[in-house]
Amino acid sequence: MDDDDEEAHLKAAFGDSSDDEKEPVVVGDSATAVVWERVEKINGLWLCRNFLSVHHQSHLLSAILNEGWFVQESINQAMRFGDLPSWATELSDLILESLESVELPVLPADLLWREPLFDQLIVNLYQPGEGICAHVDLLRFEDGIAIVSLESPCVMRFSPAEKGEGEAVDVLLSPGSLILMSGEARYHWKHEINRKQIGFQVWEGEEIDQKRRISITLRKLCPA
Ligand SMILES: O=C(O)CCC(=O)C(=O)O
Ligand SMILES: [Fe+2]
Repeated sequence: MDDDDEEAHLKAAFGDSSDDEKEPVVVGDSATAVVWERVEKINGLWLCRNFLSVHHQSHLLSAILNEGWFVQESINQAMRFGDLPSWATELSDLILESLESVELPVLPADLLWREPLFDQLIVNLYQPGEGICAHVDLLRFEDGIAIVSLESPCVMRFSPAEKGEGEAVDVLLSPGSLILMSGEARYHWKHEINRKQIGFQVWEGEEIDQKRRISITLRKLCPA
């Protein structure tokens, strides 16, 4: 865990007491606590900035690169259905464990009880300047989608799926973070990453220094 994470925990644990449900909440014991935050303005969108320790991030990164999916430069996406690689199953188990240990509605209970929680994996590799167009994930996937970020941070922009329904909301996806989308966030908001357009990857007034980014998306296919 890095210093920023440590600070976030301390703030969450010892900061002003408040009944406001948007306050970060510490989960588990202080050595391993992860902090879940509800993203304001978007129902069903939750962010855990410190989901993976630095050590776990590098372990995952090596496991992904060892798969050999990205040896050719032209390939920047890998998809797996059904039996997932062991590192992805472990990641899914870790997500479930975290959600079961937190008294927050990060995912609706009926999604938590499904078996398995996820059975589809996409790993996306983005070089600097590459991103993903605004979209709602295909309806052949169930509700409840997880995205873990590795390497370079990026800004993911959420905008209402129906035009004129409200303003866009930017979320910083830092390395080691996890977002979970369900309900409105999954069905009524589009998400996109635009790393080409100048001014899009700006966070707290500063342009993000773009490097390679790898993301892991976990979903569950709808029954046939
Ligand atoms: O790479 C990401 O962070 C997002 C990926 C995504 O939205 C998708 O594959 O549907
Ligand atoms: Fe998506």
